[in-house]
Amino acid sequence: MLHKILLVDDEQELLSILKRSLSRQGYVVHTASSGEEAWKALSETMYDLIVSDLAMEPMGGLELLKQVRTIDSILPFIIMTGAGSIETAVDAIKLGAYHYITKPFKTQELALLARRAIEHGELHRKLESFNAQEEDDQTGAMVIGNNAVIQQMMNTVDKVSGSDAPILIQGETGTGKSMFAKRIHLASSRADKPFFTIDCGALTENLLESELFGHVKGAFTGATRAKRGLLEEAQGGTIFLDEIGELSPSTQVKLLRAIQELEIKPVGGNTPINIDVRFLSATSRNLDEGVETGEFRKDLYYRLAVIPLRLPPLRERQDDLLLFVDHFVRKFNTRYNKDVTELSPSALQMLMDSPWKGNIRELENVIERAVLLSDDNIITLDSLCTNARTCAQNKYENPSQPVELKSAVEKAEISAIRQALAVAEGNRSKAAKILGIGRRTLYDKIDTYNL
Ligand SMILES: Nc1ncnc2c1ncn2[C@@H]1O[C@H](COP(=O)(O)OP(=O)(O)OP(=O)(O)O)[C@@H](O)[C@H]1O
Repeated sequence: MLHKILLVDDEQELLSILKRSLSRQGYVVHTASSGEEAWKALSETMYDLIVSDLAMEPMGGLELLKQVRTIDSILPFIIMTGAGSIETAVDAIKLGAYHYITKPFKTQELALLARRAIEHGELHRKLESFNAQEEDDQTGAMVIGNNAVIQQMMNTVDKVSGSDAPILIQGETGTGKSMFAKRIHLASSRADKPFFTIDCGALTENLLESELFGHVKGAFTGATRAKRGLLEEAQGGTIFLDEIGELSPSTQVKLLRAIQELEIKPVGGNTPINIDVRFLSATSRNLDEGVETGEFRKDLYYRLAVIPLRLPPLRERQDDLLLFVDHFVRKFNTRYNKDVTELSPSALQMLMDSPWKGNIRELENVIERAVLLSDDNIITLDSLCTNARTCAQNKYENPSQPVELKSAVEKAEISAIRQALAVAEGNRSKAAKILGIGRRTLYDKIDTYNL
């Protein structure tokens, strides 16, 4: 099968050169000279790869990537960037780009990257059906962790599992809000009924309302058939409203009515429909601020946040970091048929020191890449740093730099204890055995280091 590549750049000359070179490699290459043109092409053809320039007007590469991700979470995307825009390229990776390539580059470089990206995409697609199954298992295999805040949140969730109390989950992007929402649903009495997610930030106001409330035939141009809304489809189950902070004022009013009266009216219709759903919602924005500035209705906020939860960023749950690393290594070992069993000390240190601005999602991506790239079943600093993230490699590779002995020892002890606890799945007696110290000593150290 011939693979199809969509090349997007506003520099015609570069487009022709790249088209020629990639066509010679046996690809079917289409070109677009703007983000808009690319978006249109995507509605007509299924591509195996998009290679797009970053800086284009009015729709740039990042914008295009975001749009693409609303319709396809796998389609590999390579960003071409000028030397000055590395930061934005890093953002692109966080948004799900496969890689970036800095201009000027050799056409062979792009060809190599394109081949890898397409293989990567194909592998992901093959695993799609397996993933759909795994998605359910994933929540089962969710890392709960030992972190005190998380433990407390789990207690709260269990306490209200029998009620339909709406829960609002706040937290930075990638902290696991969607996963947590699914976990809440599975722990509730509605577990065997549908669970639907709707991303309030990804749809226009009209589309979102039609998705939520449904529409009658002829409600708007293109509404050739009546359609049931998700709130009706989810009867008996749970609806998860992701990025709730993005709701427009008018949709806020309609949603408030739906929650208060448990009744909806499809767009363009007059007949109310009774609904029986539990509302879970999440936001990565500071919703309190939105309420203060009047952007978000206070009454809706209180309706949604009967139980407010805040998922801590990964940097505030360092005690769970190794559990996540272990979990993702296993996950990607299975997915890619690898057998990674070790982390080099410098890789471990780097993982511990990283700020993880993209939280668990970023860590998952980093580990996925590292597992894929690992040789000899060990994750080295190298395999972590091939990622486009800023990786101050020297810091870890240069052990001769003077360090304060006491803090170095403490750091080493802390990471050894964390690793042992992770391996022992939180069982302290087992961890003490692994470390070769007494249980009492381990307890004392856990206390001293506040682990
Ligand atoms: N507790 C967890 N255990 C295992 N994996 C997790 C956990 N939390 C999150 N993940 C993984 O991290 C990734 C991001 O999680 P999720 O989509 O739930 O975050 P989010 O906070 O909803 O992100 P966003 O704000 O961008 O919507 C997912 O791929 C998920 O599999």
